[in-house]
Amino acid sequence: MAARVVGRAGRLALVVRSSAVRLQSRLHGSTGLRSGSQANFFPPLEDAMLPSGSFNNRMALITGGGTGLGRAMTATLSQLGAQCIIASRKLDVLQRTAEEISSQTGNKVHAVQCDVRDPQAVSQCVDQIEALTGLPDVIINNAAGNFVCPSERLSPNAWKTITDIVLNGTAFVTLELGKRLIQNQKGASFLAITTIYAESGSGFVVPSASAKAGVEALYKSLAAEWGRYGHRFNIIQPGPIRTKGAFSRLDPTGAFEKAMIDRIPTGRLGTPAEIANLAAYVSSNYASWMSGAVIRFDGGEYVSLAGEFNELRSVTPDQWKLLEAMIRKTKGS
Ligand SMILES: CCCCC/C=C\C=C\C(=O)SCCNC(=O)CCNC(=O)[C@H](O)C(C)(C)COP(=O)(O)OP(=O)(O)OC[C@H]1O[C@@H](n2cnc3c(N)ncnc32)[C@H](O)[C@@H]1OP(=O)(O)O
Ligand SMILES: NC(=O)C1=CN([C@@H]2O[C@H](COP(=O)(O)OP(=O)(O)OC[C@H]3O[C@@H](n4cnc5c(N)ncnc54)[C@H](OP(=O)(O)O)[C@@H]3O)[C@@H](O)[C@H]2O)C=CC1
Repeated sequence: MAARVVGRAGRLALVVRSSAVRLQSRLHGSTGLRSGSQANFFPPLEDAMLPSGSFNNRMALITGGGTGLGRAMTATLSQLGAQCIIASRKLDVLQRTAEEISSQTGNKVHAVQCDVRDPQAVSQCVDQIEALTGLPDVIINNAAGNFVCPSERLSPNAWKTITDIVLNGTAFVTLELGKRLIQNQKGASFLAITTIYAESGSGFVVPSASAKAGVEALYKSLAAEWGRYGHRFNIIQPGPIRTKGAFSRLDPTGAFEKAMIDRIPTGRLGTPAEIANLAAYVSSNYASWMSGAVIRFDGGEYVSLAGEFNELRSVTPDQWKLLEAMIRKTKGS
């Protein structure tokens, strides 16, 4: 953008471009950086943020809680006193996570197998949950599937697989639990984990973008409709946070990571513990007035991608003097 703005003055454009490259390498040391130097201003605080015992006597269901961000949310809720149930397809992974977390926190974590694409499996999973802990007070719809793929290469089954996990899976879990909670006159907090491109759309992850947008519509709609039953519905849109599940399918070579960090104003990726603290707050009684909220949690990536002139960040003060002089010299249109 800097070079385009001064495109009319070819010589100046060259100066701007080469100074920008020098500035980048001064800031980052090399082109192979893992985080921007400004990341020092934004260190991740990873201890549980809420007072200990905030989730005592509360039951929390976390779908996809065996790995990645779901695992981190489970660990934080369990540390804060919740009895957790984690549900997904791979029972061995769930059981390992459940044992590890409960041995650290002293609070029981239950593992329940469930493919959220199958409404019957979801209903049986909720039967199991009712038998184990009773209906949950906190529901976190976190399970997802995704991969990067040009849309012209997608088969109908590829489309169906992602939209079934993300949109239908979230709807099946939410509706099954919602109906039973309503019948039992029990309130609950529902949280859905979407993504920043649910809002903007994104090429190369079109089934995921479409399904996550649907999840946001579902949660905003139910926030309006089911408040009368004591239910809150909120959404967190994470930016990039390194997990094996996401990065192996969205950045398999690792080549994309530097570009992501470069455009994130806080100069680093998020961490699982940071989003776990936010999810715990949103799901807690400290947030009992929060419903229908869409919380973007991305280090500033979304606005950085959106702003027409944001690449002018690389223009130096000396270059600004030249640019300003050119602009001031202009008379009329
Ligand atoms: C670095 C970026 C950071 C920012 C991230 C932002 C947003 C992130 C959002 C996320 O959701 S990350 C979470 C990612 N985690 C997962 O995806 C975990 C679960 N995933 C899976 O289990 C699998 O990857 C899958 C494919 C989603 C589901 O597995 P399964 O049910 O076993 O499906 P199949 O293997 O049978 O495949 C179904 C269908 O899809 C086609 N397909 C699979 N992979 C690809 C691919 N890479 N490209 C194109 N098509 C693919 C497959 O061929 C099948 O279609 P057919 O027509 O052949 O039957
Ligand atoms: N990490 C990131 O940068 C970002 C992640 N997100 C979102 O965060 C959430 C967690 O992702 P992340 O932790 O990174 O990735 P993971 O791959 O670790 O988590 C996805 C989880 O979903 C479960 N899952 C997948 N398919 C099904 C299914 N059919 N039924 C039940 N469970 C299923 C998986 O378990 P199993 O295989 O056992 O079924 C897995 O535990 C997702 O909603 C994702 O879209 C959003 C933006 C950025």
